[in-house]
Amino acid sequence: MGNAIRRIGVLTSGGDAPGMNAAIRAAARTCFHLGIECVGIRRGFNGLINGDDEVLNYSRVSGLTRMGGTMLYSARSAEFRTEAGIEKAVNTCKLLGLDGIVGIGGDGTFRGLHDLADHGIAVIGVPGTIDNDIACSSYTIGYDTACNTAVECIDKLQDTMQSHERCSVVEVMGHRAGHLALYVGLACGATAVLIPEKPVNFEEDVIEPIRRARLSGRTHFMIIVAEGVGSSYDVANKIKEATALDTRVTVLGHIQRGGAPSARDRVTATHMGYSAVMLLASGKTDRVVCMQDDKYIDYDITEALSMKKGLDEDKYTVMRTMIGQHNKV
Ligand SMILES: Nc1ncnc2c1ncn2[C@@H]1O[C@H](COP(=O)(O)OP(=O)(O)O)[C@@H](O)[C@H]1O
Ligand SMILES: O=P(O)(O)OC[C@H]1O[C@](O)(COP(=O)(O)O)[C@@H](O)[C@@H]1O
Ligand SMILES: [Mg+2]
Repeated sequence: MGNAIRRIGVLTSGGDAPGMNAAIRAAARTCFHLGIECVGIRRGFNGLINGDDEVLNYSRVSGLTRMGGTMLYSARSAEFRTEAGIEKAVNTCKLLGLDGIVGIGGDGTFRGLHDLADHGIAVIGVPGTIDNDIACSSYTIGYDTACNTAVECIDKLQDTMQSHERCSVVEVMGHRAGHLALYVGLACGATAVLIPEKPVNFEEDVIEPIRRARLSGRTHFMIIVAEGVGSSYDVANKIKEATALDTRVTVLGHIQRGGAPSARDRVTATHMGYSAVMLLASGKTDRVVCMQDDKYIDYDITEALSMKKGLDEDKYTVMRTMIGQHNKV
């Protein structure tokens, strides 16, 4: 093991996620363990295009486990998606003598890594996104921390909504997926949760739950809207029209991406960073590290990207039961 691999590049790409730093540290420390040099590539794929790199030594990655954000910076690189951009990136890999790249990010990052693999660069992806929308992996780095952050914010909102007897409409991130919204909705005992995976019947799914809560004595309400559903302001206006409740919209936004990672994210990121380097060292390429049934495995990137992640239907059923809704099939 490890004969062919002398130097590995590590980058973070797409939306940042708490725990990315722990994954960088773990990849670097695993490299040191194997006698491999570790190079940080800054600013995602732009760093490969522009030769934006720094050698990661033992002390440079020290203390990173508990840090939010990514010390390598992240970016969404349009240039990398052009043939000229990828050629520049491949040339940088050759210039720096990189025998492999560990890319920490989401589905877009994995597509980019696969393009590099097509150009002969060994690559391994590590799922890091607060959206938890990577089909091959039951868990992505950052999700737990983002859920906890959202719940903490919503608990605070509940206090003021209670005092003023208002209806709060809170928009959470998740891109096109509702995993984050559903989990957060369950955790904070929402009155209703709207997610893109399920069609919304406004009267049945929002207004009736509010009425039932009101009839049981409640005078403030919490509606969670996944960003993929559409405008939370439209949702709030429709609630106001139908109920005359005083509504307030809060878009949680990028606060969900910040903060010190939870223990779960630190440990998952550490294990995934370790696995990624071990895979490269054993000669594997074009694969993504995944978690399934609490085990770390790996998938071919193309196969991984062709998989579709369904909603956790059990959680959806529990949520509907909690708000007194008949369960949809
Ligand atoms: N289809 C694609 N082919 C090649 N590279 C891609 C593709 N999609 C995204 N990328 C690269 O990966 C970067 C990150 O992807 P993005 O979708 O923004 O975030 P994430 O990886 O978190 O899903 C993009 O900025 C781009 O450089
Ligand atoms: O940071 P930006 O460019 O505003 O993007 C926001 C998007 O990034 C996310 O926060 C994370 O998505 P990715 O991890 O796939 O990049 C989404 O939830 C959100 O839709
Ligand atoms: Mg994505």
